[in-house]
Amino acid sequence: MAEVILNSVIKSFGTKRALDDVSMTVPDGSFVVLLGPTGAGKTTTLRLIAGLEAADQGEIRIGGKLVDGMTPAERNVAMVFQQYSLYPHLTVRENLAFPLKSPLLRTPAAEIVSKVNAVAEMLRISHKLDNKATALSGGEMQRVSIGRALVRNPQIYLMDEPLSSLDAKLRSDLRIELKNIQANSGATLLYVTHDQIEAMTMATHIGVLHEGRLVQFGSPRDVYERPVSLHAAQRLGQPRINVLPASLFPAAPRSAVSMGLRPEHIRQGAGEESFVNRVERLGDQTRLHLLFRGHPIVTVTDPHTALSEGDIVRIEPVDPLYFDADGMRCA
Ligand SMILES: Nc1ncnc2c1ncn2[C@@H]1O[C@H](COP(=O)(O)OP(=O)(O)OP(=O)(O)O)[C@@H](O)[C@H]1O
Repeated sequence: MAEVILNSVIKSFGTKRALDDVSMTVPDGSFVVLLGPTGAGKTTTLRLIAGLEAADQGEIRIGGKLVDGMTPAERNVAMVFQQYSLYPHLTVRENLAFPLKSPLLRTPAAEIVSKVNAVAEMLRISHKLDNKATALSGGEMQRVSIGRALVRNPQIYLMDEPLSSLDAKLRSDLRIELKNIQANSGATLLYVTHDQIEAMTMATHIGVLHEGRLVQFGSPRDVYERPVSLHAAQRLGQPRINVLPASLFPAAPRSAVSMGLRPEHIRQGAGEESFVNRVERLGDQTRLHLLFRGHPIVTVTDPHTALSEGDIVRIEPVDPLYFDADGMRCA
């Protein structure tokens, strides 16, 4: 497995700068999740590392080696796309075995059989091994795509929203499987998602991209608790962080223009009066949708709360985050 280093990487498409001076070290054996809104440059980052695009400027190193000019095969990376990419005329077994049959690898036949079986079992597609790829559901095809990356032993795995087409149950199972695979094999994994539960549960590090720039790189906890900007703060947390004028509650620092209050940073029962707009019972938690001086606020409360729509509840902020006029955190 290997470390990946991007050093001042720039990539434009026509006049559009997709990556703007990105430097990042993906440590050996880490699980790095890239977060960012659509168009932030996440997929471009993966494609540059894979060798499917060339950088305009800057360096990319995999395992210490400069990879400029190397083909995707020479880089020995396995990429899983959001959209499954299988050979339709081959069976599931043949699709899974395909990467191992590369003349470069010279994998013994018995090893191919055992690897294919092990991966099929893990992804729960053993019963479909003899089906043609076209005779599978979307979720099954995506599992085969993931399987094709897992049978190999690449230097790094690059995955672009690999679970987004799966149903919720399978997604949560595979989240755990992928995390286990990474933890047990010591694989280096770079993973793009819009799903913050995936980001929080799987990542050892999160990279936040915004308009082609890497604005923060740190542990999930770091990014959640100490976001560098309002933008980074909004990438994590469900319900989302409440963004309010800084002056709404007392004690804001001078430079602060807005305050960010995560749902758990609102203490109930003390402070200012707020109106309960809606009580949303989700089973394991109950969300309160409040209206405070004309501003909507979402917080979480006791699942069995007696509060109901139209009630008044007192709230006060605990450890709010403050941001300046440029959206950078100032306290
Ligand atoms: N082949 C291309 N030709 C032209 N523009 C491109 C190409 N690939 C990417 N771009 C542009 O580069 C920018 C970054 O795109 P990229 O796909 O990396 O974003 P992303 O963060 O992965 O977004 P999404 O979450 O929608 O996948 C976007 O403005 C996109 O339109």
